[in-house]
Amino acid sequence: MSGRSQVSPSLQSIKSLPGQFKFMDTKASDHLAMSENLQLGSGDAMSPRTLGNGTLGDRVAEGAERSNSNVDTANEDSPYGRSLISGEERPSIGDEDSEAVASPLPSTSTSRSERIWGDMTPYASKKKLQSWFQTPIGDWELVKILSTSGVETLVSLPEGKVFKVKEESLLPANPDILDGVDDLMQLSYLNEPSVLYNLQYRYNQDMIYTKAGPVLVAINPFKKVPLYGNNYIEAYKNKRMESPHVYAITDTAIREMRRDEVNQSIIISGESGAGKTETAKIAMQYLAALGGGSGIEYEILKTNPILEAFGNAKTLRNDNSSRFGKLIEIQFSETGKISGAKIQTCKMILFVFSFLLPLGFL
Ligand SMILES: Nc1ncnc2c1ncn2[C@@H]1O[C@H](COP(=O)(O)OP(=O)(O)OP(=O)(O)O)[C@@H](O)[C@H]1O
Repeated sequence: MSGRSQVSPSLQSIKSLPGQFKFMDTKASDHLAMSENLQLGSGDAMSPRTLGNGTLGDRVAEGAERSNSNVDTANEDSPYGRSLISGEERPSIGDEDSEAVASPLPSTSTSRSERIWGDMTPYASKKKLQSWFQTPIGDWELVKILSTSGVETLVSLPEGKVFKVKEESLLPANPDILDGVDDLMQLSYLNEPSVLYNLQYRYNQDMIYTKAGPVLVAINPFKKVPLYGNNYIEAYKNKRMESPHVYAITDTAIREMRRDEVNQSIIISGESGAGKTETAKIAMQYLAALGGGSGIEYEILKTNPILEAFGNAKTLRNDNSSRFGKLIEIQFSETGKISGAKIQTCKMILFVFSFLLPLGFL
């Protein structure tokens, strides 16, 4: 894997998008759209780091701040519920003299989660490891620890800016060797910026799927990615490929159904525009390739445009938004082939696949 410098480590904190937020046209804003969807860093993901955010970051931060009070109260104990420090509360780092050491930053409110994570920071400071620092506008920056004295730590940005921060406002970063690991469980430090960085690092190489233990995290690429089709289906079927993929999840479900003779379910969830419908179709394609033969699989696939014609609508977030959830039950015969399906729609925005065994299997 290449060095960390290739990827901008300026990351946007996780917050839900403002309700009125609209995805732009997918052609011109592929990268932006991706950032919007997972609230990763603003601007071109490969561009040099910037502390002054682009318009997207401002819009996201603005929207996030509007709903900040609720989120922060609700997530007081969640490591992801840390309140952003407003520009007024802290001097902007960009305004500081790069030569002189800036005056100490005011202390951030120390929530329980910060104290928990803070336990790891003294070790990172002592060893002068690279760490993540959250800027006043909520972006995460990778900083190098120069020295530490008690609660205050002197850190530098790659472009040379040096400033003092409270030790508790730093989070440990993972060593470069862990850049782009395909399972988040492999990260030594599983904090917010480390997860976002890893997902962004992989996204930049069109690796939109990452595992988080048994869960598959998918980032909507909003563009064609070369990850689908017969060659990939064959590769996953024959276990020649093992990188995280919807095909791999579907393959495991179908194999375990046959091996253990137990019904299986795949739950696909995410916010509007996250890519649930597309992911469900990709899973169905794999199922059709693996359990096909009777011809019913094509009938099942053909239900998608019909259901979408009746149940989809253009919304602020998604031009083709499903206004219903789906429960797709696919029945298999004793020979392991698809023998039928039942599709139920409901108001819940969630997709559930159930692979049902024939009665003879139970
Ligand atoms: N794997 C993918 N590859 C390329 N583009 C994708 C992929 N997944 C999603 N998209 C793009 O994102 C758009 C929105 O995806 P999708 O309709 O699946 O979202 P959703 O989560 O089902 O949204 P809603 O809940 O509003 O129905 C798609 O129209 C497509 O342009």
